[in-house]
Amino acid sequence: MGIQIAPSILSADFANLERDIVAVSDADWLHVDVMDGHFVPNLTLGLPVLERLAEVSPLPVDAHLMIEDPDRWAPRYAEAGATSVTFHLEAAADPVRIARDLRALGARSSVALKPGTPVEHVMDVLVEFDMVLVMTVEPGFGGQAFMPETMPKVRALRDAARAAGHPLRIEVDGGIARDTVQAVVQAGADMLVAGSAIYSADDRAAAIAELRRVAGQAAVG
Ligand SMILES: O=C(CO)[C@H](O)[C@H](O)COP(=O)(O)O
Repeated sequence: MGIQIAPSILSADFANLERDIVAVSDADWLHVDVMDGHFVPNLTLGLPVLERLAEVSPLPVDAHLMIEDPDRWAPRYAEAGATSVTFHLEAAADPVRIARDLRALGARSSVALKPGTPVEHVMDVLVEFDMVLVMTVEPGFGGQAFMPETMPKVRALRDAARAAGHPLRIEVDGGIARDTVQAVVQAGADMLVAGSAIYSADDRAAAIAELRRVAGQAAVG
């Protein structure tokens, strides 16, 4: 499994979302941050917007749900067109049930952990998930500083997935840029979400290519 890049549209121009989605079509996934103003202190978009974004996006959509009650809402995002649905463990009543519901709908199941949430909570049920997102900032806002203290969680997940022979994707999100890619890739991450590092660049395709280049070097180095 190669390293994949997922631009986060949190840093895009919300008045020009289609334009800014097409501008990152060299990437692998489109990362869509859904925030409800309760689970996190910020509010972005919901089901009707995600449905249209999935229709116009040339890339598959990973919906990152920073919302309460994912037991109820996560399957709805799969039905709305998200190829992958990432919900937060901290908000879920029955994470395994959610994962099974998502897979039954043909979506990829993915669970996210805030920086302070121990990875042990998902170790026994790792095979239920196609991906684990290790948040490398507190969820809620783009442009925050990367938290290197989250890297042991990435390493532990990669070791556990290898030991189980499970082709788990490990995603990192928050402060991912040219200067942090090496640390996350060497720890075992293979899905890199980047918002400001891509959208603050004049040439988004070049920014994506540069992240790929640095990630590729870190993977072999
Ligand atoms: O989930 C998120 C915030 O909760 C964003 O995806 C993340 O912060 C990306 O922004 P940046 O790359 O600018 O740090």
